Amino acid sequence: MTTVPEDLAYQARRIRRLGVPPQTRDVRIVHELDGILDQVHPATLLRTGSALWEAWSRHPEFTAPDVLLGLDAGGILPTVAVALASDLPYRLAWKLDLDLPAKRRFTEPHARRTEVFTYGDLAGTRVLIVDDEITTGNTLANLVSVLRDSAVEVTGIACLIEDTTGNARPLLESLGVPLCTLTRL
Ligand SMILES: O=P(O)(O)OC[C@H]1O[C@H](OP(=O)(O)OP(=O)(O)O)[C@H](O)[C@@H]1O
Repeated sequence: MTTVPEDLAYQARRIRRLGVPPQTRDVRIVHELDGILDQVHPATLLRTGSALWEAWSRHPEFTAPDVLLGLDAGGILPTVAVALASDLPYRLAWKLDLDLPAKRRFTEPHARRTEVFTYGDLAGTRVLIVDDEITTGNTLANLVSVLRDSAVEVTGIACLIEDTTGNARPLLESLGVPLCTLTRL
């Protein structure tokens, strides 16, 4: 049977093989990229949640969270899967500024990721952030900042895929936030 990280790595390699530059304006291809990750089987997703929770539990800087916080949209399913594995409650953080002109979305793919907000009051709780993929780390660094301003303790970030070309790890280390990922590209 394919192990969970191999399965994820396979999906990631398929995306890479498509070789779509970030500045592409071909909406059809971008939709194809989104579709590949949507095709992950539910059973794989559940095993992935278990693997990610196990990885975080074994992390040298592990702290038990009170609640999981998943980032929309790609982080929602992994968050539910980790919640099932850990028996922890979860909340979701939503990205704002999704209405940039189409041209900017393709030429500046990260431009809309500067603002996030969360539903519910998490003040005084220990939170583990869960997301599907991390590249530059800017999205989650902003989220960490918003949470800290609201007196939330961020215990760490658990993420399925880390694109190491984006240098997210040093950024998050500089903020003192442990990063736990299953697969690196
Ligand atoms: O590390 P960064 O460079 O900040 O990028 C990481 C973010 O990019 C993806 O979200 P995206 O908005 O592309 O897609 P999604 O809405 O489908 O999750 C991913 O889910 C992360 O939240």
